Amino acid sequence: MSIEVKGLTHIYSEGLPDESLALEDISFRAEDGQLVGLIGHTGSGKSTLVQHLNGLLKPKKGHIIVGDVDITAENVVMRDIRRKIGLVFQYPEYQLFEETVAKDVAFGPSNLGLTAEEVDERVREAIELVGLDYDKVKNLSPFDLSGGQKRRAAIAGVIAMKPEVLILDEPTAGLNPKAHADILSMVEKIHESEKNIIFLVSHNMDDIARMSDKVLVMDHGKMMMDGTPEEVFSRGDELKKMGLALPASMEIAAQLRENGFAVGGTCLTMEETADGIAEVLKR
Ligand SMILES: Nc1ncnc2c1ncn2[C@@H]1O[C@H](COP(=O)(O)OP(=O)(O)OP(=O)(O)O)[C@@H](O)[C@H]1O
Repeated sequence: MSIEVKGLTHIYSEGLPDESLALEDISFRAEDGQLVGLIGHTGSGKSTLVQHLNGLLKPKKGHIIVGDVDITAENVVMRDIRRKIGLVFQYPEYQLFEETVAKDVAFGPSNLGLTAEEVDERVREAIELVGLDYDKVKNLSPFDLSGGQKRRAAIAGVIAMKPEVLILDEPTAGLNPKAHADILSMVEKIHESEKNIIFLVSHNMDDIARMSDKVLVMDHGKMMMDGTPEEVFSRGDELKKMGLALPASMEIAAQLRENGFAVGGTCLTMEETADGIAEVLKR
């Protein structure tokens, strides 16, 4: 399955004094199995875009084609779309509300017309996929979990729907470095196991450079860049003008070049970065 966005435009509070053009003529395509990194300064339109992708917002203009269905068409059944496209909001743990973790994760799949056994199976699988111990957490209140665990439980509720497209809007926001790294390895595990399209919205350029097959860059509601991490991050001056940082590995590469080292590529691997630093220290 692929997603194609064509000429998407969104206006908040249209006709009111605080009217704002949040998306302007956005077009891009994401292919089956791609992990798509979405970056942009605060207020650039990332959250508005991902809310269109699962039909929560309706565009003023433009189309979103998911597989062979135009989800912006009048007659489309939004419930079917939301089954295919899972959106994990920022700070999803605030939406946990059932008395046990298992009941919370079961909430979505229970509405899919599955048998009770199928729902239980999905709940177990999803809880394990996000790295929680099913037997330990299933009967706990979500409020007895740690911050990182709560977030995993909330993500499990979306994974349990088995979406073909999974959108994660800043899944590591507010987490400590260990929980941040754990959530990202969980995302990689989900991608490997489910082979779905994943949209990862993040302010962390190192994570985006390392994990994405494709990177989309937004600025003031427009799509400014669409390419591989190497293509996007080689346009460092333009990114800096948009207020975006470069991945640390690239900054190190630039400094190595300035110091006369022949460092190839734009996104260095950890090994290349370490070799370069070792070379500088030897001088
Ligand atoms: N519900 C809303 N009503 C009116 N304007 C809104 C609403 N939500 C967002 N906006 C405006 O739309 C623009 C895009 O906001 P959006 O939240 O999509 O950006 P973002 O890139 O996700 O930002 P952040 O990185 O801070 O989450 C901003 O100018 C914002 O103020």
